[in-house]
Amino acid sequence: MLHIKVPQLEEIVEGAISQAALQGEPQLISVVNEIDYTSPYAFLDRAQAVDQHRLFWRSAGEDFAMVGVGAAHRILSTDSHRFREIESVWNELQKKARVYDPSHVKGTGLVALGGFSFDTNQSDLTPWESFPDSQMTIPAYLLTNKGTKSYLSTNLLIFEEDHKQQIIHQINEQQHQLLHGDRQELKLPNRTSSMEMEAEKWKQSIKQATDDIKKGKLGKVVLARELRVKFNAPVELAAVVEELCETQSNSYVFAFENGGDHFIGATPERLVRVEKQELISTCLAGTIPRGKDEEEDHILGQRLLNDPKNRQEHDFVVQMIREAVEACCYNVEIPSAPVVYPLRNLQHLYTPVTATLENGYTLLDVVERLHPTPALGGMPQKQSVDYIRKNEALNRGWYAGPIGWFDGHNNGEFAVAIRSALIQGDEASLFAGCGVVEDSDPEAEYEETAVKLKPMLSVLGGSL
Ligand SMILES: C=C(O[C@H]1C=CC=C(C(=O)O)[C@@H]1O)C(=O)O
Ligand SMILES: [Mg+2]
Repeated sequence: MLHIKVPQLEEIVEGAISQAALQGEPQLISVVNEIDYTSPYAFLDRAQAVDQHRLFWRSAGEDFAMVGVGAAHRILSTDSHRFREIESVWNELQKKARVYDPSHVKGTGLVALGGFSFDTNQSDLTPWESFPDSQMTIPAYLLTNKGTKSYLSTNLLIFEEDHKQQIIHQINEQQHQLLHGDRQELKLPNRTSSMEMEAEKWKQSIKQATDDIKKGKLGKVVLARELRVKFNAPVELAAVVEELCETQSNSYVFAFENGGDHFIGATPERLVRVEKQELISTCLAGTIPRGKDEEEDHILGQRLLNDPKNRQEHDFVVQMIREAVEACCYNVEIPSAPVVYPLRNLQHLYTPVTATLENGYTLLDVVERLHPTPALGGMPQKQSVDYIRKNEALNRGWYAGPIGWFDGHNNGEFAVAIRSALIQGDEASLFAGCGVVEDSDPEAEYEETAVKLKPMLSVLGGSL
């Protein structure tokens, strides 16, 4: 049951229409209600009948999920200072918005969800035409689940010429569809074919990168490859998202629907989380598969911890994140050595970073400073991004870019969009990259990327 009091909503809408007339500009309103526990997958599925712009986020290591539907407002930027531009539009919107949020739970009310491309400088957009350079959406409807509690935020832009009754009617209809609409049984897709994009050429590019690193051109570079697959029918978003959440518990699960395309994934790599002024970032780089049992798992984990090549990959990340965080935080704490972080198909080297953000800095300031870390770009940052632009065969689009959310109470979190796929109807492109350092072996890096493709492949028709 939705505990919304219709007269209250009527009053809010009526007030906003008068304000819009008085101030000569539309008014953004946000109303939050606690509702009965609602499955995020059911909500995501039912949302298809309401709007073709759906957003999904499930945190790693925390019982927290959000599902956004439609757009009360979209903040876009193609500027080279895109993070700052988005922040300033967000601040303006917030100042003027009227928020009715008795819950004050993080991720409720006015919340922006979305992402940024890896590189603003990509000239060819294919196949990312539906995903702008930077896009943060304030959804029209937002389900926020924290533990066993659910909240529904309704956000809308009210114009002077709007009719109160029409708006109330539309909200009631759409909320009913989202919370109680009919559903069909969800089906995972059946894959009919898969094609590796230029595997041999990719291995040669890894060899070339190790030569360039030995010549001192750069210290590390992350190079990615693509796998294209086809299905016998269009992919059902909610089915894939539910399966990813169930199979990848240590990862952030995300989905962004734009213009009929879906960018979806399960990434273990947090970029940065801020709650109030407390910051957490993550250094995650260096990879080995899982063992077939606990004993082999442990042996492989120890091998990873003691492997100089993987430690070097990892240390570049720690060094860069340390410098970036120290420049805008105090109380910076970073353990001196990594530990093993297990996922379903592989294990990573992991070093957590905690700190307190100096006053005056925001989550997006930190995202701007960190992106891309050497786990996605390389070292030095600029040279490695140039190197990727010149030498990688694919367009990264949102792959390896920052994706996440922020709310009006200085809470928010960004992860990096790896272990991901761009789904376009009955086709998809899957992406996986690896950190190349001096001692990288092309065959081993190829195998590593094959394991990194597994989480997405297994929900998109099963392992190869
Ligand atoms: C770039 C990816 O992984 C990065 C994150 C963790 C470990 C990595 C590695 O060991 O190479 C990569 O730097 C990817 O999965 O596409
Ligand atoms: Mg690696």
